[in-house]
Amino acid sequence: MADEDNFRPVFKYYKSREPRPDLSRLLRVASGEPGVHLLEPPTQSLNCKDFCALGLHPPTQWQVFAVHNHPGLLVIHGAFTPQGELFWTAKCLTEYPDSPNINNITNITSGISTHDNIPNTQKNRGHDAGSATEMSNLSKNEEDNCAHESWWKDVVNGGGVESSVCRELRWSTLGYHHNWETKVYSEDRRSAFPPCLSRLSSVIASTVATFLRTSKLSKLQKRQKSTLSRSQTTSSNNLSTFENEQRDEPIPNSNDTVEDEGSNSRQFATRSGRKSREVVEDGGCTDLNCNEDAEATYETRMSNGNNIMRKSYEFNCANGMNLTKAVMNNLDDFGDVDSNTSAIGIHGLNAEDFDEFTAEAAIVNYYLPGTSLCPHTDHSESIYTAPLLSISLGRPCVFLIGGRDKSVPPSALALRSGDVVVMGGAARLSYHAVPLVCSTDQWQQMAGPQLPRGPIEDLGQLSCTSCGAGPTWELEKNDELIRQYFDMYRININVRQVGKL
Ligand SMILES: O=C(O)CCC(=O)C(=O)O
Ligand SMILES: [Fe+2]
Repeated sequence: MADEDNFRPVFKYYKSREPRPDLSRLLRVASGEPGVHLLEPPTQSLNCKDFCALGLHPPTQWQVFAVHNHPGLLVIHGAFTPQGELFWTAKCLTEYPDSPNINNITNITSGISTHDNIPNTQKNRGHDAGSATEMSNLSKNEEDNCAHESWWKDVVNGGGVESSVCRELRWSTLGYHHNWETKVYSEDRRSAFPPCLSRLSSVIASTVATFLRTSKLSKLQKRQKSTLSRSQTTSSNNLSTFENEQRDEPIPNSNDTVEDEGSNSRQFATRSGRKSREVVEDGGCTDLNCNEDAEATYETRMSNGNNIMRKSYEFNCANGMNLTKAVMNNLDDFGDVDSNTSAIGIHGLNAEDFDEFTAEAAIVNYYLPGTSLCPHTDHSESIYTAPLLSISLGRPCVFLIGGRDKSVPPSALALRSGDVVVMGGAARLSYHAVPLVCSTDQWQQMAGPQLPRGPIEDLGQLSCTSCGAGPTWELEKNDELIRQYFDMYRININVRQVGKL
């Protein structure tokens, strides 16, 4: 049933303190794990310097995973160097909470005219605030209306990472400032987006584009190979090579074809040896999990006697999102298929949308262990073809992602520091949530052999050994405090392209 909430019970399960959730069965985003598919890395060499200066490994070391049953969802692992993770943590602590950005404590927004219209309800957005004491601290601070010149300085001078000032910070908005109440962006609530984070976002997005192109290329090569071997054994006929490749598949009967034109009847695209896909004339893909060969999702092949007709559909892929342009312009970007023929999740991801990605708004989320972020979708932006980029730093967490409505039971992923979640294509508008930020013992429980690395012990070499570039950030006295924050809390940098308002 579409109105049944199958998301919240899972959210509650992972959020529960008593009994504690079993974390051993989380979906681990690691090579060889079930439920994820590692994309082929690009072969072309990219300029190492661009990456190292941002605290990133060169893309040959990135692992980009598609997640089964979530077309359009990618998780990048291994993009950040350990020092890069600390570099961006430092940015989130020492720069991003402060003016002209808006945070939940001060709401002081020099340069933004409408800073007084942020009601109390926005203080914690979907974050579970924890104790009532914490809530009243927030209100008190708002009444004080005192401009923090630097939130981090207050932390350094005011008792460190366990202090109440440190624990109060829950979010900060950069660029376009999301209005939690109205859920709209507006030009008069906008400040400059940090150039360094903008650059990081563009580099991540355009690197994903190269992975998508590599995936597409390898799919084409596989297709060409199989076409070649088939055409060597098939007698010639007047179908095109592509049709030739598909000739041996069952074709719906001719009556369906005729009735289909201009009607609302349902058509079935059936591919031999694969599950059938129901395609609806008005563009609705009815399979919420969308876990099969994507070609069958947007085309039906119909016979009207001697000829085969191909009909393309614009469809709302998994979970109802309208992907029309991305889908129709990029048919070949669709699913590489693993050995079980379940489509991996690059459906509807368009390399150009990643190349053109422009960071215009970001929410930096600061999580204490045991806090959570409620199920939601991010839909305030004007364009949905641009992906959401979501960078995890510090403590690991459980990340839930479902479908376009809450009837879809979510998958539960273990996210680690440095992981980047990319929500594009059909996953762009999927419900998601963070029910649990892990404590150290929970981390042990979910880590297992495939998820190494807890706290960063060894920063190693600050600059890259081949190009010499490294973060401009240098270890300073209070860096120990940054590292403590990193070990104790979780930060999420959630970057969006807003588009034309
Ligand atoms: O913390 C996360 O991983 C997700 C944050 C998020 O979904 C949001 O800020 O909208
Ligand atoms: Fe979100």
